[in-house]
Amino acid sequence: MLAIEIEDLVKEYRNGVRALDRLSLRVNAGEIFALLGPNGAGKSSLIHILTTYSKPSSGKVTMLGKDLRRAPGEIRRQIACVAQQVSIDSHLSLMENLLFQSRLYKVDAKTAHQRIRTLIDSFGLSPYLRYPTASYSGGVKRRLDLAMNMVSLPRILFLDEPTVGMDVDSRKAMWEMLLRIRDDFGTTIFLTTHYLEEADRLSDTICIMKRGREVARGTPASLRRYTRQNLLRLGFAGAEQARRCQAALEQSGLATSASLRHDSVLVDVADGRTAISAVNRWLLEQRLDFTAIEIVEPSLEDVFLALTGPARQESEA
Ligand SMILES: Nc1ncnc2c1ncn2[C@@H]1O[C@H](COP(=O)(O)OP(=O)(O)OP(=O)(O)O)[C@@H](O)[C@H]1O
Repeated sequence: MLAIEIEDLVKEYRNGVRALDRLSLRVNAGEIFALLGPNGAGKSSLIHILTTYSKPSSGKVTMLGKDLRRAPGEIRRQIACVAQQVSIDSHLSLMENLLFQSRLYKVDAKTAHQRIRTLIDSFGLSPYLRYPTASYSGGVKRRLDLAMNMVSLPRILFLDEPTVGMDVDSRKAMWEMLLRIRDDFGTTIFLTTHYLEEADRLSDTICIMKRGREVARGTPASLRRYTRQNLLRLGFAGAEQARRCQAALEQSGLATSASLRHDSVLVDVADGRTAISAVNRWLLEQRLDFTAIEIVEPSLEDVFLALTGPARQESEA
């Protein structure tokens, strides 16, 4: 089942900037969907439309089976949006903040108390119950803010840069919370991020955007396969064997270049998949005693740069 379906979406601002350029996307129910893109790609413009904060210039958005233009109110009641700015009232306690939120969303008192208990337990917030919210660290405030957004049990949760500026521990705690929200509550999570590691660790689907358009979409693993794999690593028992291999490889014409890394040689080839068997054969012929031969998998960062970086922009121009 689809949680969000976007067809030919255009957002053109009054100044003539086309932030979304006939974008089409599908987000499955119950998945974590991460939107990646360089500054100005159109991520915030898209989130603003999906959270009913702004209207598209044209195109169609269906959320939870409803047309966004026709039923914005109904959709709004079933979604929540965690902004970068936390919405905690520091004059109220942790419990009061959660109860206040439940009244705002008209959750009946009995259900609210049960739900709040579950959220406090799930998100490890009970140690903080006894302390004033004003004393909380930035990370704990963000966790409480996220719990507050879950009080209404939204079917889709939007997060704009959920861990920006957080330290490593708080970021990991936030990731665990998001995974738990997906797994325990079945909520669809739609987030934007600049952190590739975050998208890699968390998402079921990643969409890379540039200039208002999708440039690639898929699972983190499938995106890694997107760039051609053209680097081989040859492992040796010691640095001396590796050095001998590097020198011989450079003479062989098999590789564009070969560089030494301790007891390994990194070999630049035209296409890793076809070169691996040729290099393997050559190593055996040369009687070079290697311990490993593998295609080096590109990181998500390599893929992101390959798809959105300056070299790509020049070639597009
Ligand atoms: N209210 C606005 N009026 C005019 N232009 C806008 C407005 N909001 C955004 N833009 C422009 O639309 C384009 C997309 O901006 P948007 O903020 O959606 O991108 P983004 O991917 O969220 O970028 P960032 O990562 O920097 O937040 C940019 O060129 C931006 O300058």
